[in-house]
Amino acid sequence: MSEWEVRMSTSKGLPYFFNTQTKQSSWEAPSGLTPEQINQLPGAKQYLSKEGGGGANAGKVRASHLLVKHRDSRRPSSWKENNITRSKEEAIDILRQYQAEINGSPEKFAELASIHSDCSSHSNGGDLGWFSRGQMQKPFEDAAYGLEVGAMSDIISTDSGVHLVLRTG
Ligand SMILES: O=C(N[C@H](Cc1nc2ccccc2[nH]1)C(=O)O)c1cc2ccccc2s1
Repeated sequence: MSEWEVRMSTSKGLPYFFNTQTKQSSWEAPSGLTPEQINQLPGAKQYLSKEGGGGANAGKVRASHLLVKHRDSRRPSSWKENNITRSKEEAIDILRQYQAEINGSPEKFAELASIHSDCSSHSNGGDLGWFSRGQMQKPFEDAAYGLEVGAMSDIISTDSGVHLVLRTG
């Protein structure tokens, strides 16, 4: 038990378990450890607790998103398209296709967000960084805070358009 610790995968933005003796790593907590034991592991407070532990990101979450804007969006233009005229229904249909292609893969999510997202965060695979409650539009905040790390939302709608959200921290 003492040889295990929790680390953060920078490529996936997800915590993982590392055995300092065997050098083995695993996304899943080592079997045989109780939740209490897991929470005592080095790195657990910082990386495992639901909202960023007691560190600088306490109470914050990290998320990426794929945004498809439509003609009723607050700002119906983006890096991709100067004047966005698709309807909200068309935007939802488009996002459903991306959702199916992503099929739960964080890597695929980042790839499609970088190509298709109507948000300037596309250049960083859709990553919005860490944020606290009160910073993002409420439907987006509620979706992000309602997800476990590594989980994706269904399609949500804000004044900016329709989104898929991936919680990464
Ligand atoms: O509001 C932004 N971009 C808007 C679109 C948009 N609207 C959003 C609403 C909620 C969460 C993210 C959102 N992105 C735009 O480009 O018209 C942000 C871009 C970025 C980029 C990096 C980090 C945070 C942000 S927030």
